[in-house]
Amino acid sequence: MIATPTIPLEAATPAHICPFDQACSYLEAAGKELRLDQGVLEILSHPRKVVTVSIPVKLDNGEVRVLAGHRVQHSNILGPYKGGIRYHPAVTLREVSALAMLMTWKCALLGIPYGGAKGGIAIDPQQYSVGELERITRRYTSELIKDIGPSLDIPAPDMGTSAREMAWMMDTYSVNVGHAVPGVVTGKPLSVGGSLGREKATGRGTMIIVREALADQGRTLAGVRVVIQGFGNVGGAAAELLHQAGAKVIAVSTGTGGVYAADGLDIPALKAYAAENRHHLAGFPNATVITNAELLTLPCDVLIPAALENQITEDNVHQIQAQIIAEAANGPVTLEANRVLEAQGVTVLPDILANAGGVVVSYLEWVQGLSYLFWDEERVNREMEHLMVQAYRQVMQQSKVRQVPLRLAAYTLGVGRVAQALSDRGLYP
Ligand SMILES: NC(=O)C1=CN([C@@H]2O[C@H](COP(=O)(O)OP(=O)(O)OC[C@H]3O[C@@H](n4cnc5c(N)ncnc54)[C@H](O)[C@@H]3O)[C@@H](O)[C@H]2O)C=CC1
Ligand SMILES: O=C(O)CCC(=O)C(=O)O
Repeated sequence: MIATPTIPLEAATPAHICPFDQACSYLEAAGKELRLDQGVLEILSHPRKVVTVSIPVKLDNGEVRVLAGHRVQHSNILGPYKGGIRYHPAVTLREVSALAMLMTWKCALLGIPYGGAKGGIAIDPQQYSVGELERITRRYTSELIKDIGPSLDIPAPDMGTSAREMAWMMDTYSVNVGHAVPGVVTGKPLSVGGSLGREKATGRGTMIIVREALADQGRTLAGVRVVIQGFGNVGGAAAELLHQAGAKVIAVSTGTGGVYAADGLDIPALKAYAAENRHHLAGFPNATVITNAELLTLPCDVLIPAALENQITEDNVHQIQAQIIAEAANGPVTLEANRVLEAQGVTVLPDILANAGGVVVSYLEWVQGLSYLFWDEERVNREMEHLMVQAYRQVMQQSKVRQVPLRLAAYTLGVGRVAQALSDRGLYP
């Protein structure tokens, strides 16, 4: 049993669905399967560094508010810490710690030379003006100035942040150190050294993994019924690319609910509608309004949760009708629900594989920046696809050889590589 982690359990997080406890349970299962030394597991179950900073911000109405900003650096055994920055009201230190740990295994699984980190601020970005968000982001970056850097810790977008916030972070960091440092963040706008293909990379990666899983079942994307929860950076791109590839995207949702059409939604038109209606999908022509709870239990071939953690739980898992679940979000299926799905033979494509396209193109962006040589989008997509398909095949092979479900197969690969590096570096006797 792994020792109780040092991150305090916030009252708001019920222990049985605490993302950090769940992440530690998966680590423990991988350690058991790999027969890892207890000391190694003990090291890997603790984040290397946890930073919480106060972010004072003057709102447009003159009120001063002090926000808490977290950055958790889980591991830098394989390279610089890497992972997104989340702005969402449900952000907690334990959530960020779990997401940081997932980043470590994800980067190791994909074979990219990074460790894992994640950051977050518990705010609803919709409730702040652009000016307020800029002040919050700049102050957060200044407070982290000694903890981030292009060879130390490289943030990227996650829920509630985008290329815009990355440009502010890059600028604040650069002004503080006295020269332009594009490599301090990825997911930047093209104008400051971003990469073609990064914006849709996570959704594209999910589409590739779904395509490969279907191919293994002798099927193609054509006509496959897909349901997607979340219509933001990841869910929106996945919907668009799957629609383009001939899949029938029958339902999608945002935080305020979703829409359903049995014959498939016109995704480009829905994207335009969502942009015009502040992400409310209700009222989209020729579609039925559904709740997020209803969306998850629709009959479909592929379900893609692309929003928050803990969406498929012991409460709704028995109603899930999808044959394949591709975790575009991080941690959308709870530990208990995962057990049920595995027992029922549902193919669960785990987050550290299914949503890795984003960090892969972040890596390609970082490499292009460091070499001062930028590629066309076709090359970026090709390199990403190569790494995604390679990781997919390794996971399938590991699953077959070890006779374990896909999640445990992915974890054994990711955790095993980090443990090996830990030993080779002599960090553990
Ligand atoms: N942006 C990236 O490159 C990557 C993101 N991810 C993961 O993908 C997930 C989504 O991230 P993004 O698309 O970047 O965020 P986003 O902020 O661009 O979009 C989030 C979407 O989820 C919806 N949403 C929020 N709360 C919801 C709820 N309670 N029920 C249903 N929908 C809800 C929002 O309305 C929005 O459509 C997160 O779990 C994130 O960690 C994973 C890898 C990379
Ligand atoms: O692109 C990145 O560096 C990180 C993306 C991320 O936060 C994630 O994969 O969960």
